[in-house]
Amino acid sequence: MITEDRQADAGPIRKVSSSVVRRTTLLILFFAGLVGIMVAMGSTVLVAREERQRLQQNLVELMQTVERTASIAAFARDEQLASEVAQGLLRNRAVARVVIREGGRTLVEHGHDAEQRPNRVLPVLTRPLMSPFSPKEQVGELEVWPAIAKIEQDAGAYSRFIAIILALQLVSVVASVAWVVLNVVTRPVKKLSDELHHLRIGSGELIPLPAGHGHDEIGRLTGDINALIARMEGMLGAERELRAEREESERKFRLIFESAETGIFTLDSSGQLHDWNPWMARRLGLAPDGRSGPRSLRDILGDQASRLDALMVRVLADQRPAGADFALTRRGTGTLWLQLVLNPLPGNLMQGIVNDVTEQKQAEAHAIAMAERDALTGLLNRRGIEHRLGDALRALDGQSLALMLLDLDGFKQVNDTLGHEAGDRVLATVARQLESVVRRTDLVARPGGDEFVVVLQSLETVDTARFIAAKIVSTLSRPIDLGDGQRAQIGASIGIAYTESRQDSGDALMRRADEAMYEAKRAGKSQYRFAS
Ligand SMILES: Nc1nc2c(ncn2[C@@H]2O[C@H](COP(=O)(O)OP(=O)(O)OP(=O)(O)O)[C@@H](O)[C@H]2O)c(=O)[nH]1
Repeated sequence: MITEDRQADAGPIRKVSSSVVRRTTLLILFFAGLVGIMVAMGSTVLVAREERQRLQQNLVELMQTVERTASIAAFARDEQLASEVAQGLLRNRAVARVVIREGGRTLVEHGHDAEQRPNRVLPVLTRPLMSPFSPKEQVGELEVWPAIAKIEQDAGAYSRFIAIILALQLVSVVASVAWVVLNVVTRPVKKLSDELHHLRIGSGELIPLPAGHGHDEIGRLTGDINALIARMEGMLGAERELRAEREESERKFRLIFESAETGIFTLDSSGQLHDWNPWMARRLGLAPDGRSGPRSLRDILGDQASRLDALMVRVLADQRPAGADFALTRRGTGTLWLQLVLNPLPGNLMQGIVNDVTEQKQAEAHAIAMAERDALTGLLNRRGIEHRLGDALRALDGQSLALMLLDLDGFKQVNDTLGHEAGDRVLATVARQLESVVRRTDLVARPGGDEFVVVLQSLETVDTARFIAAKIVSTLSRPIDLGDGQRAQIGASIGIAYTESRQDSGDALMRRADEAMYEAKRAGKSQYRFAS
């Protein structure tokens, strides 16, 4: 991938690199050429002017050498001598015309017509001719016309020569500078750039130090780049390790999430599930992929949704975990008890854990039920009957209730003659007989010893209580077959407390029934009495 990217980029980068070399060369040549042309032009003008001045100075010096002879010729009005002086001057190619005057008259005038008239740059040179005997007396004038074309030609040739020398010098300097810049700076930088471009990060490669640049800026740049690469590789390695660790820990958490025997989910403040694990999907009938089916935990909890709302509000307000138990009634599988714990997350979300606590709840219910049952007969015990009697009284609604307190007659004798075990069997038989006489909705209990309690609920008239009591007395007065030829003869004395008021307390009813039961005992046993 990295290699492909590099290849894709290689073209433009190579172009840029080569253009750096080319551009450097072209720029050096351009500026050097510009400076060269300016220097050449300037030097041409300067050299030409210098050359002109030099030739002019030569003429002045030449005139000085013939001045004395010309003075004598002017003083003596010697045309022959003046002519020789003029001819002598004209031998110099820089002289175009010579005029020697004596007083106001031209003594001699030699020369050729100048191609160019003297001008301000190259004017006609004149020199006064003084008397050989009286230096203060002027006797004539020497006039020399410069050969302008010749002087200009010489000056031009010389300045061109100088310009060519300068140009050659400049070309060699420019070539040297270009060579130095290319080989000392541009090429090593381009090489560095190419190496960097082709470097495979993560392979442990470093950029080789360009030869001869161990101690200069390019060497330092290479070292710094290598240090950067090493640091980057270190960071990449650390990042790779971190990613591997994160992937491993994610894998572990995913495994826990997938296989946990606990529901794990994420919930928002409106009760919508965002994600859930397979356990949740199985227990709550959610789609495993999370894309279809119900997604609202409120809908799943049905009429307990308001309790979920309260729990969510508490968790989000306190920003602390909190939990509650919820009972789901399911068709066919009974009640499913779920213990839900919500933890606050950022963004008004909550992370939830849910456990199936149905077995615990059933065990608790069983333990509570057992605490209210008599172990020998399976009937309600004292605690059980007190509890249920209270419920039955509170549920009274225009109907009546009869509480019968039974005490067996002659039971001690059974124990004494047939043994305690036989006595237990008699108690269990009495329990079944009592249950068979009353309705399923009525209550039968054994508060202790040979005492039993029967609560008849939803009675239409007191006659029903009277009828049942008579039936119990009659049933329990029949001998009980204990097997092995053994028979137990007992009876039952019953006290009945009858009420239509839900204001009556269970204790009061028990006391009244107890008194009535003792009355029955006193009256001869095996009979019932209504409490007054
Ligand atoms: N086998 C057995 N005997 C019990 C149990 N609880 C109490 N008893 C006995 O039941 C007897 C009850 O005494 P009583 O009510 O005086 O005996 P009773 O012969 O029925 O006397 P009356 O009520 O006057 O007819 C005692 O002997 C207790 O020891 C029990 O769980 N099992």
